Amino acid sequence: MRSPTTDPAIRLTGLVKTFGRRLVVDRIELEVPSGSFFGLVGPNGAGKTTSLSMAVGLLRPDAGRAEIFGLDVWDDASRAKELIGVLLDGLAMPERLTGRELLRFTGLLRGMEPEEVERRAGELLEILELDTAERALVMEYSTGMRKKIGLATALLHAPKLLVLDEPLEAVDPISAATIKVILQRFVRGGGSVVFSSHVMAVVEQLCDHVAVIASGRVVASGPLQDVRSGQSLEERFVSLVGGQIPEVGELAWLSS
Ligand SMILES: Nc1ncnc2c1ncn2[C@@H]1O[C@H](COP(=O)(O)OP(=O)(O)OP(=O)(O)O)[C@@H](O)[C@H]1O
Repeated sequence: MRSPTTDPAIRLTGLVKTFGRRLVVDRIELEVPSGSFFGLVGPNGAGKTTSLSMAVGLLRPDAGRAEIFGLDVWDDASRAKELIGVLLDGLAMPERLTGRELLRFTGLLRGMEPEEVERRAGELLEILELDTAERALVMEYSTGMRKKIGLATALLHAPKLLVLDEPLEAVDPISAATIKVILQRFVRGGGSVVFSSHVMAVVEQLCDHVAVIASGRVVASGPLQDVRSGQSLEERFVSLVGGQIPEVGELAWLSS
């Protein structure tokens, strides 16, 4: 029996994904240590969501292997999935359920006791300030509310690993502060968190490890201080990834 504390939370080995002729993930190697708060950063379209989708067994890679605490996400799918809570961009939700019904549905699918589902659902809805909206249908939720109910479904079964795509995007500052506290508490309690973000300050504030992905490859990965190597994460990101800042004179037509 494997222990969730000895193997890395995630190990990706030689992962490849193409869409049509487009190589989107190019032999990614990544190790997320158990117990870490891990930030994944990279430009738009770098392959973060695609990599995370393969890491949690939602998207089959063309080549390579994804393991969660040493369990292959395809060969040992049900045991691996018990350990993970997932919030990924673009995942469909049952739109015609209310927030509370969605949590009930998720908990029962996970095989949880109905009373425990109700107890945890009530607590999550309250702490994420969704209690007044719990009777509204998910299709009526705002973008930020969808993030929060998605996070609640990811947390409900008390996983060992949370994999979250931009969990703070579109969330109001008070809810963002609550989510940060929940995630920090989760890591202090022995859990592992991997999240993608475009906000370098948030990654620097929360994470102890970070990986930079560009054009489907990991260009830097490790403890935050090592990756930053004396610079701010933003400076390091720009130097690793490149990019073009408009020069004086370009887009001159925008100024009257
Ligand atoms: N199902 C799909 N079919 C075709 N192309 C796809 C599909 N999913 C993603 N892509 C393409 O793969 C590339 C990587 O997308 P991905 O969503 O993984 O990037 P990302 O790093 O998460 O970007 P962002 O930061 O903008 O969310 C993009 O060019 C995207 O258009």
